[in-house]
Amino acid sequence: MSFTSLSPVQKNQYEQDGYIIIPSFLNQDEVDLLYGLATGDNALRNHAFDLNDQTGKRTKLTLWFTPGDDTYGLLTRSERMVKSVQTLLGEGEVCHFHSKLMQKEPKVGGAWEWHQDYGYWYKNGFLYPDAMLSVMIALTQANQENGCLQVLKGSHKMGRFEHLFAGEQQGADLPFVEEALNRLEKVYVELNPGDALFFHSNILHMSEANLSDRPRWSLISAYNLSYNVPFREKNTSCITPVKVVPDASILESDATGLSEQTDFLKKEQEITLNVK
Ligand SMILES: O=C(O)CCC(=O)C(=O)O
Ligand SMILES: [Fe+2]
Repeated sequence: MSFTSLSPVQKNQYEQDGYIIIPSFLNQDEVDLLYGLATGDNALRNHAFDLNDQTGKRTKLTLWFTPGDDTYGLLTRSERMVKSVQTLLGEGEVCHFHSKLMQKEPKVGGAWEWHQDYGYWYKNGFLYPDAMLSVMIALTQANQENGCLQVLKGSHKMGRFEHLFAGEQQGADLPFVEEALNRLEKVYVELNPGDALFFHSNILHMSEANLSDRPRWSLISAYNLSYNVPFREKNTSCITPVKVVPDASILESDATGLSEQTDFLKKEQEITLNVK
């Protein structure tokens, strides 16, 4: 049975644990279409950049803000996606902050230190962490061998930790992370292609390098409610309500790549690399 909507039990689970996994959020045809574009689309390839972890291993990613009429844009604007985000964030207008195609290559794909996404977004000048979440969709199998995401269950209730540079990333203040690790359960988020993980902006998460010989690719889309107006972020996608499209439009788009006019992020524009 394909996914339709989140239940009140699932919403409650998100509030308790800070995350929820939805198996088969996308069907196989949708995954095939998206993964084909991820590896074949010129715009996605041309606008990719590398971020180094502390050991110099690199993760390739492509980040864009405004969702268009391409296949990825339609996915991030789909009724299934926006309704799920609405259920979890509650009242307000759902806006798409940005999406990132995470390309964690075999042997070279770098690690991500323990962090909260709001550790970054605070620096963009957002004031309401409860109005923000991320959705990770697996495009390939993600498991312990190829560096799947790890989350610290319930850590969103601890509030925002201080974040400091770790390589070109932001890492949460280590003594606090260690204390949190002693108190909470660490969960390896193993996903099949098409599974989705919805997670709160303050949940602590990390991933290890991909030392396997299989890629670990995923899409991470961040959403925000329009009242949460940031005072540093200049791109307005995060305060522009999403124009919702029917779920069927993803397959109907028949592998449409991103437009070269898309507002892709250039690495030198990344606020967390510039703001102290
Ligand atoms: O893809 C991963 O392993 C983690 C990425 C992440 O947490 C992020 O980009 O904020
Ligand atoms: Fe993150």
